[in-house]
This record gives sequence, C-alpha cells and structure tokens, in this order.
Amino acid sequence: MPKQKVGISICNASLQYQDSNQAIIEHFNLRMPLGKWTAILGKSGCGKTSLLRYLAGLLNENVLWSGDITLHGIETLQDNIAYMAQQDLLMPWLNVIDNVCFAFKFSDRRLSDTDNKRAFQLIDLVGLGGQALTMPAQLSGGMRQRVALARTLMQDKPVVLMDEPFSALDAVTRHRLQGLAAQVLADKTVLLITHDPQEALRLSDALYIMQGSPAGAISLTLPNTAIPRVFDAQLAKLQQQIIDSLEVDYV
Ligand SMILES: Nc1ncnc2c1ncn2[C@@H]1O[C@H](COP(=O)(O)OP(=O)(O)OP(=O)(O)O)[C@@H](O)[C@H]1O
Repeated sequence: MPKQKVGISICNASLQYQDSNQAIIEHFNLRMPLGKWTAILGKSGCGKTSLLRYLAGLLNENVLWSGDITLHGIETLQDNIAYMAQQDLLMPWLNVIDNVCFAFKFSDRRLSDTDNKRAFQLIDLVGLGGQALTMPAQLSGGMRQRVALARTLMQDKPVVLMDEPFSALDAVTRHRLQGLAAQVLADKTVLLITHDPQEALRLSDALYIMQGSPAGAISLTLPNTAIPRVFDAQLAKLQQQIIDSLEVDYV
C-alpha cells in the first residue's frame, strides 16, 4: 500500500464475549487509511461483525476488550460513526424521507430547513428522486439499500462502518450500488465487511483477511489505482490469493 495517513489503527487487540471462555480475536492489528476504504474478509463466524459492533459502541458491556485504538482527526469514535448493516433496517412505518432523517429523531438537534433540503438532495443523489414519500414496503431490495445509504450520508459522520451492505442484491444492482457508494462516501474513512473478494478489491485501499481461531488479520498489498477499480487480470490474481488465504481456515 502506498504511504497513506492513518485514520484509525487497532493494535494488538483481543475481543472475547463475557459468556464465552475463548477470545474470538487475538493479536489483531489493523490500520485504516484516513478518508479511504478498508475491507475485511474472513470465514463466517471469525468475528468480523463483532469487531464492527465493538467499534460502533454496540457491545461495550458484553465483551472483554484489550488493545489500543488510536484515532487521527477525531477525538472519539462515539459520535463520529455511521453504521450501515446488511439488512437495510428501515422503519416500515416511516416513508423514505423520514427514514433518511431517522437519526435526528433521537438527537437533541431539530431538523432545520437546510437539513430537510439536504435529505431531499441525498435521496436524489442515490437515484430515488421523486420517492421521498414512498413507504419501504413499496421499494425493491436495491432501492431500500439506497435509502439506507442516503440515511448513512445524512448522518454525515467521518467514519462509516459497513457490514455486508450489498450482499443481498443481484449482481448488477450490487455493482451499481458499489460504484455509487464509492462516489458518495469518498473522503470518509470506511470499514467494509464483505464475503466477496471482488467487492473488496474493487472498493478498498486497504484489505485485510481475518484468519485463525482466535482470528488475527493479515494485510494484502493492493494496486495504487483509482477506486472503484476495474476488474482486470491483476485483480483476478489477487482474488485467487484471497481465496487461497481464506481456504486456510476451511481445512
Ligand atoms: N452476543 C454474543 N455472545 C456470544 N458469542 C457471540 C455473540 N455474538 C456472536 N458471537 C460469536 O462470536 C463469533 C463471531 O461472530 P461474528 O458474528 O462476529 O462473526 P462474523 O465473522 O461476522 O460471521 P459472518 O461472516 O457469518 O457474519 C461466533 O462464534 C459467534 O457465535
């Protein structure tokens, strides 16, 4: 990886659920470049979501954590993170615009005219102009994930955690939404969990494979080319390298 400013670094981390007698992550090191995408791949159950949820502050009392998290450009992770999950988590009783503005409902800040205007602009940006008053049940899976993306953008946080956000979509919709996300989340520090090596290679500036039990992370060197990358012979080779690394945990 070319020299890049680090946004978040995790050093020698260990994570264990309180009700378990074994850590799921140990000697875990990861450096997320500032304002870039970092992807994590790993066998199902190796601890990817747990790590993300810990970083999002959703696991505090349920886990034992050790290790250092160093932040650059932000004071705390709390208040600076937006989380986009695999399921869109849209509120079925709220229309598109109210879902996009959902985070405001739980904050002290009232929605200003400027915020409202921005919400409409984001809905346009994700290709859903004219659908602001539509209910989630009337939208396709891809459209719902677009609303979730607009909601993530509305929060306007410098760090975005994404847990398999495109995995439930068909290949073309996924490809389009990946491109859109790369465009609209440019300059954010993004941590993306995915099971799809191609997605990781297309979108990320740094790529880690979680391996072992408890899991550590190994990094893969990526070409210094523009994101989203076009899938070429070099990426195909890297894809094979990723699969070989992942296979170690399946023997
Ligand atoms: N609340 C919990 N309490 C105890 N153990 C848990 C809890 N949540 C998850 N685990 C365990 O932690 C391990 C890691 O789970 P996690 O969901 O983080 O894996 P993952 O890599 O994200 O998996 P997948 O790719 O299938 O989503 C699993 O063995 C799981 O059973």
